[in-house]
This record gives sequence, structure tokens and C-alpha cells, in this order.
Amino acid sequence: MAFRTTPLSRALSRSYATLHNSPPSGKSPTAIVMLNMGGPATVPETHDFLKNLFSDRDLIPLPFQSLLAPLIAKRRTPQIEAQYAAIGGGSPILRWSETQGEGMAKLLDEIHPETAPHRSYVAFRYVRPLTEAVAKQMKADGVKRAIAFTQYPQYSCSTTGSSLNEIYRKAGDFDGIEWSVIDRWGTHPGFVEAVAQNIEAALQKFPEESRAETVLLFSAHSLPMSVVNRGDPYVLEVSATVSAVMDRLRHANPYRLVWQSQVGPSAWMGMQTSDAIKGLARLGKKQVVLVPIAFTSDHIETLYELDLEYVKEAKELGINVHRAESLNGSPVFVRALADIAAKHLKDYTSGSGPTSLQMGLRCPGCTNETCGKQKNWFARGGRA
Ligand SMILES: C=CC1=C(C)c2cc3[nH]c(cc4nc(cc5[nH]c(cc1n2)c(C)c5CCC(=O)O)C(CCC(=O)O)=C4C)c(C)c3C=C
Ligand code: FES
Ligand SMILES: [Fe+2]
Repeated sequence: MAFRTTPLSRALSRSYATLHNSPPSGKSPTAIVMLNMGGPATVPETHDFLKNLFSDRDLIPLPFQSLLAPLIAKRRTPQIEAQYAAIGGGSPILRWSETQGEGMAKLLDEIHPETAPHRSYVAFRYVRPLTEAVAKQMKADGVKRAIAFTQYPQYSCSTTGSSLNEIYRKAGDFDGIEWSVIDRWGTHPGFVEAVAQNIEAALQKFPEESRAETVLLFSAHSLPMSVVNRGDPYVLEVSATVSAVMDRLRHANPYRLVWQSQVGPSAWMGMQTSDAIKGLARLGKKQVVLVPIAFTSDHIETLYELDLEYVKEAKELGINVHRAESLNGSPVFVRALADIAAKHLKDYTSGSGPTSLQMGLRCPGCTNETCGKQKNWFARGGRA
């Protein structure tokens, strides 16, 4: 698929600054900063992506992190490089994030003109564009007001929490900018609608007479049990998304929520997606729709793990599987992003605080001091 290789590599080889090179003019723009982990846009960027990921103490606290992270990254690189090569030469996440962000900003100018012009910025945690570069660009664009808008629908301290901690650590780079945060939106009706429409499209691929017997297998990236057991809200919030999507689909199919992509030997949230597929085959199920539910664009876990590994495995076991498309360029989803941001801006203007009440509560088992400092800093609008 050509779009995953040449245009993407070309887009990346332009400097990030050239994507946002209009001089500051007239009214200062309202910045919407789309937070996500990112993925290597080209195969050779895989090593640095993994090195940054394994160096993130908010995601994986390791003993002797600065020594161990490069070693683990180096050992893991060939396997992960092969997976990115197999999906067309890199991750499409930057392209999709820009498409989603630009579409959202355009809609926001129409539906919330009071804070126009709106400008979207992508800030990734492990690959370019990294937080420092985004801060530089925002200052050059004359930004005074910014929203940190997580692109993970459901909150986990290992994902959204890590991105917010990174902005807090780089607070000096954002000096003079007033912040507020959209920290979770896993049951927003527009998001639920966009997911439901993609499930309905996948169901259409099965014969009408047996469609209702098709099992919907919602699959989310798993979480180590150590994270679940310190009180991380992600498992609850992914479950709430699944429940809302099933309500919208009027419970017309049986379903389960299962967990994929665990890494390393420790205990992770289950049941694992691949075991669930085997179990359904053992129980004689013949039709399954796989639904990625915790990420809004394609990545190796959809394009490699689900499409190349699990679909193949299921077919060998006699199950006919279709995957619901990721949200990617869904116009329903882009409108949902604009609605979420518009509501946030309205609430903020009418005096609600910069962060949600839920964001203010640390996990009961949290021992990471940065979490507390970060929450206080955002609650003061990003001021010292
Ligand atoms: C909502 C999604 C995600 C959660 C929650 C999450 C938690 C989490 N992940 C790791 C370790 C790794 N994750 C890796 C890749 C990766 N993770 C997500 C999403 C979530 N992770 C995505 C979308 C990706 C892939 C990016 C892509 O382009 O496809 C990796 C690297 C790949 C590998 O080596 O297998 C690791 C490692 C932990 C430890 C964790 C919770 C604490
Ligand atoms: S780990 Fe959840 S608030 Fe610190
Ligand atoms: Fe992950």
C-alpha cells in the first residue's frame, strides 16, 4: 500500500517546522495538542522508537533504566523492524494524526468561532514530533492558549499519564502558555458511533442468515497486572467503551473484551486475544469480528498482530474473521474530536477548571511523584 511508504517518508523528511510555517498573524491561535505515543515512520527509526519507549519510567520502570533500556531496545529491534517492514515500511500514525487534527481544527473554526483560529499540533512520546520541537513551534506561532488533547480514548497512567508527565517536565519550554486538558473520552457518543459504524460494515461481510451468530471480539492493548493493581483506570474505561458500543448496536451480537500485545514474562491483564480465538474455535464458533478498541489509527497491533497473525490463525482453526477498520480518516470520528474539543472550550470559558475532577485523583497505589506534581501544575493552568 503506497501511502504507507513513499508519501509518509516524504512527509517526514520535510522538517516538522515546515508543516506549520505560517507566520504568527492577527489573533493568537488556540492550540490543540494531539498527544500520542507515535510509531516509527520508517523501518530504520524502529530502534530509536524502542529506546525511547523502554527509557520511559512512566511506562516501564526498570532497575538501572539508562543502562537496560538501550540493551533491551537493541535486542528487540530486529523482530519489531520485521513487523514494520511487513506492514508496508513503517507506522501510519503521523499521517493519520495530522489528518484527524487538521480536520478537527477546521470544524472547530466553524462550530466554536469564539476561540478561532484553531491549530492542531501532534506531540508524540517516542518519535518525532517530540514535545520539545512542538513547544518551539507553538512559541514561534505565537500560541498563548493550548489544550492537551489525549488521543487515547481511555485513560491509563502508562499512556496519557506519560504524555502529560512529559509536558510537565518540559514546562519551561512552554513558558507563558495557558493549558487545559482533555484527558479521556471513551464513552463520547460520536466516538462510539464511529466505532459502531465500522463494526456494522464488518458484519455486512457475513451472510445475512448467520450474521447474528457472529461473535464481536473487542481487543485492547493489555496492561501489566502491577499497573492494574495500583488502581489504573484503563481496564474500567475500556470496558465502559465496549458497553456503550454494544448499547448503540442494541446488543445484536454476543461479545467479549480481550487483551493483546503483552510484552515480557510478568503477569498481564487477560484473557489474551489469541487464546480467545482458539477458545472460540474449540467451542465451535464460526464467525468473528475483531474490533480494535483502544487506539484510533492503524499500527502494528492491527496491521500485523490482528491482520497477519490472528486472522491467519483463526482461518486455520476454521473461523471466518473480519476486522473492523481502525478509525483512521473516519469523518464521523473527526467530527467527534471537534465536538469533544468544542465542549471543553465552552466549559472552560464558562468557568469549569482546566482539568477534569477524575484527572485530579492519583491511583491509590501511585508512588510516582511526577504524577502528583503534574496534576497540580495542570490544575493551575500550567503556571509555575
Ligand atoms: C492504549 C494503548 C496502549 C497501552 C495501554 C499500552 C501500555 C503498555 N505498553 C507497553 C509496552 C510496549 N508497547 C509497545 C507498543 C505499542 N503500545 C501501544 C499501545 C498501548 N500500550 C501501541 C499502539 C504500540 C505499537 C505502536 C505501533 O506502531 O504499532 C511496545 C513496542 C513493541 C514491542 O516491543 O512489542 C512495548 C514494549 C507497556 C509496558 C504498557 C503498560 C505499562
Ligand atoms: S500511576 Fe496513576 S497517578 Fe501515578
Ligand atoms: Fe504498548
